[in-house]
Amino acid sequence: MVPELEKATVRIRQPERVRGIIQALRERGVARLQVISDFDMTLSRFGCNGRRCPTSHNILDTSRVISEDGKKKLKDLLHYYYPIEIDPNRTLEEKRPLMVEWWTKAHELLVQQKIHKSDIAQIVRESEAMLRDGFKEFFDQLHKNNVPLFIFSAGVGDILEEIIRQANVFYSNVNVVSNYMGFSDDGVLTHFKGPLIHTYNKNNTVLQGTGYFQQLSTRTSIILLGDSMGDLTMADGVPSVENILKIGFLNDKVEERRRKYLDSYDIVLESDETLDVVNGILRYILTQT
Ligand SMILES: Nc1ccn([C@@H]2O[C@H](COP(=O)(O)O)[C@@H](O)[C@H]2O)c(=O)n1
Ligand SMILES: [Mg+2]
Repeated sequence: MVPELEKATVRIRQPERVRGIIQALRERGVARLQVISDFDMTLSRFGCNGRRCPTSHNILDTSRVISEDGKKKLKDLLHYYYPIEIDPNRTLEEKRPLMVEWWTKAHELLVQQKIHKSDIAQIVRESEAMLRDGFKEFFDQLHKNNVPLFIFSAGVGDILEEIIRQANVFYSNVNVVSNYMGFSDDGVLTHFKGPLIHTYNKNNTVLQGTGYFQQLSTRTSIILLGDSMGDLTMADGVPSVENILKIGFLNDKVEERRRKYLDSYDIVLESDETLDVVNGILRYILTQT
């Protein structure tokens, strides 16, 4: 059905169930399909030449527009809060207030740096930002078939949009909801626009008033892509889901987190820096029967 599912990186707890969902997505047809995806470490790579690839926040945090003192403080925050974010032994209830703390402190530090809107394109060009291998086929397939792609990110919207733009795949079917920067009239960062989106509130509560999913009410077949347990709720605002396939990238602390990911995602991709499996499934679904 999908040869890419035989890759060594693929783990599936209930193969028969997964086959059934993929078949149903194909039978319902392209007109019913929408894709909902996280950005950092899902559409972007986790590993870059043996090191961690930057997230949209990291791109800004480590850029030349941030003072040495600012860089150190932002790095300290990352080292303190990231282990909490991915800790499989803490509940989401425990993590939520700590994530609000992290995002709030990081955004405050960034605002102190007087970043210019006009610097963003160059900051991204100079960064090590990398989309996953196969990204072009992924974006192209969705665009050619008029399948809406909703990118729901707790990263920095201005940065991730620029990454997609510079990769020449920011097509008309792509919509982004994320944390966007607010600038003064002379283009200096003054605040982040609300509501604050962090790893564990990616659900309908932060989409109020966007009307995004309501206008797509006929798109009842969903492919959801994420890398965190927080990404599992991204489709909660879709009015009537008929079939949903959840694909999770397990990038870090693989052994410790495998059980939870296998219990929550239909397909788990372990240390896989490509979109091969997603592209294979899309190719199969989008093939006219
Ligand atoms: N100051 C911060 C806050 C968060 N992160 C990372 O960003 C990722 C969230 O973005 P998604 O597109 O994945 O929703 C998440 O992986 C956090 O670890 C950061 O790097 N710096
Ligand atoms: Mg992510």
